[in-house]
Amino acid sequence: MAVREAAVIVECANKSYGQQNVLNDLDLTVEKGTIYGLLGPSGCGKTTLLSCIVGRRSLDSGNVWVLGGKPGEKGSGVPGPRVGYMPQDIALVGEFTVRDAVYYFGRIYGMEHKKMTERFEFLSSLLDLPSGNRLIKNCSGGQQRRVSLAAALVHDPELLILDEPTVGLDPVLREQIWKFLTDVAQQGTTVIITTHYIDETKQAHKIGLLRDGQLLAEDSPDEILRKFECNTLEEAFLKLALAQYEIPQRRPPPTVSPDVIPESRQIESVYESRETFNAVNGSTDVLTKKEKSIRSRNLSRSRYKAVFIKCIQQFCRHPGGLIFSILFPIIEVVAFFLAVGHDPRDLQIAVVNEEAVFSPFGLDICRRSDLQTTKLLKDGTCELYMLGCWFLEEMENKELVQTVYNSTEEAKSAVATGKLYAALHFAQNFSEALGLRVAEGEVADRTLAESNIRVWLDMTNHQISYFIKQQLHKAYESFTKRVMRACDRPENIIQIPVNFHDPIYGKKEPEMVGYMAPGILITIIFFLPSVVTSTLMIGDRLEGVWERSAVAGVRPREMLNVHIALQSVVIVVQTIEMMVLAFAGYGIPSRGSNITCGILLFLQGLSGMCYGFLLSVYCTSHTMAFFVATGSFYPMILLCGILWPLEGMSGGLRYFALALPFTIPSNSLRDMFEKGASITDSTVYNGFLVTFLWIFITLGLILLRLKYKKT
Ligand SMILES: Nc1ncnc2c1ncn2[C@@H]1O[C@H](COP(=O)(O)OP(=O)(O)OP(=O)(O)O)[C@@H](O)[C@H]1O
Repeated sequence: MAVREAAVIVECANKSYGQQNVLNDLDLTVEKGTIYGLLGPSGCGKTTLLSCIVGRRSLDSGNVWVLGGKPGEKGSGVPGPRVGYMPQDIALVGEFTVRDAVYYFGRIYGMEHKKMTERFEFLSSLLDLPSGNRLIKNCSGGQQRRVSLAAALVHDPELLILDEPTVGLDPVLREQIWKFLTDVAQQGTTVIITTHYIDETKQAHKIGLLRDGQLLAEDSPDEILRKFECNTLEEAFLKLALAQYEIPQRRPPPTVSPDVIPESRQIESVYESRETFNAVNGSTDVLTKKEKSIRSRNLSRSRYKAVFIKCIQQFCRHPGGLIFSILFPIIEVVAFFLAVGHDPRDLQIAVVNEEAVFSPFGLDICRRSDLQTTKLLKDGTCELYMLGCWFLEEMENKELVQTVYNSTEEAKSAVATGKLYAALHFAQNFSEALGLRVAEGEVADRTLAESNIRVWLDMTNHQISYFIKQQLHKAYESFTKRVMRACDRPENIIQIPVNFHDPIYGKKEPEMVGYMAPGILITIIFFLPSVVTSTLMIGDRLEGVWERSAVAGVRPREMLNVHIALQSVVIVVQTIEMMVLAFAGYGIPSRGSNITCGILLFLQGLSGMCYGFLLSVYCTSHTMAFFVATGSFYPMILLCGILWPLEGMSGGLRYFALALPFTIPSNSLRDMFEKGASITDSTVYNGFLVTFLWIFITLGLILLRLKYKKT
């Protein structure tokens, strides 16, 4: 018997998922230039076997040889252009048009545009494809399946692996596809096809009946029918299934020759050997080392081009993604500057002014223009009257608005019921007692008590109550200065003896917004790319696009590089948008170099993108990525120091907070904004170092994962 070449040999293959044994000492041989129909019930391991053949999964034990090499080995061409793979899922980008989907794979295989167009026209008419401009997501299930098949056929590969290509197609089209497969097999292409329509495999040269991870039979359809004395393959399959455990298991020793079918499994071939189609499709065996290297470089360039065009198409045809990437930074920065960090305004305070109530004009006395609150006497003393009115004036200048109450009980009850934030009380003798207290120093307890302004606060609202306290202190300061001036005394005499000079950095009256802005800008630029990246990548993976591209030969590194390049452009746009808004729109100071600030923001965006990539390779679903993202972003924001200073955290936690991606960089950016610090200052270069460290660590973890886990 003649020794014939084999396209695929699987030997003693074992594969389990946890406790589940999916392939069980499986042997399979596919001759070059034949159609092999792989049959079996759902879940019997067909897809698993195919993914081991195309090099996307590895066996636990056993051997696979494909087109003379081991899948995944350097130079084997598998995964790569020698194989055309149609997975069970559609595995095409929804934003592709029908033409884009086919061209994407054509580009990956390095096909010229003219050749791709010819093939597309041919496959369009063969498979009755929808219009080339229709988006995949708008095609019906059957149409998507046909486009998916066209994408596997575009480069006329040596080996076609088709996982249920005819599901959901009408009988005429199924017949047409089988006729096409028979034709290409005649020209030398090897086809492995799985199907649930057992009957259609009559047209295959050989069929393998797979059940419980074992091949129950592997022969030509006619031979199977003859051996089992059945009229239909379905009948034969049933007989075999029933007899499965009664047939003694065949176990030949492992072969070491990948190109030759073991003698025991040779069958007569009815076809001539395969003709090569062109340089892309042919084997690389005849090429010199230099030619191989040039070819490999050209192919890599085509793959970059294909992935680049795919990402652009995906991005441009995804309005949500565009809005998220370009408009969200603007919306978030504007929302922050409009809403956060500004002083509260028009805070209502309950005021009980007994001094005014018992005056001849009642509460109206404070509004009288002829009210004389101070009177400088000849002996140099100063008479004080209705000073509460002055205090209230100063208080209103500080955004605290008085609401008049008649008694302290009523005022306190208004605070207790949440109507107002604070209650304030002036005693009937307030001015007189204050005068005595200032003039004599030592006064009776009663006088001392009457000279006090009594305040009751609702301290549950931390920001508001501290703001009111601060404003009352300021009102007191300006009130006493005014009184002292009116009494011809030095205005600072009754101030607290602490003098605040002009600050070394920052404004005398800084707003919280200036402190928070650097941290907020960094969190936004970190957060957006990480969400976009993880969503796109997980989407690609779940839809099978990543997997399918990998079988076509695209390396994870190539996907990563293209994504980094494209996201970098988006991050540059986001950085510019945010800086223009912060500096020009909202007057955030920029005392340091704008370029250094921009570079730090850009690098933070890159770090966020790498973080998103990390989520996408370690999380198996959008939901899991969402949980991890939310679970990690909150601590990062809470601990980065923009909400509460690190000095308020315990020692261990503080060190942990410092190691987070935007704690130190936020300080660096603030120092550049407010103090004009430069890259030579440790506060700034530390921010850059932390950012680089995060980028390298996340990239390392990504590459590690991609290296050791293919799917
Ligand atoms: N990644 C995985 N992790 C765990 N179990 C898996 C995994 N992939 C497949 N399996 C299990 O392995 C078995 C074989 O799956 P496989 O997809 O290979 O079957 P199949 O023959 O292709 O089925 P179908 O005809 O329904 O597509 C199934 O029971 C499936 O649940």
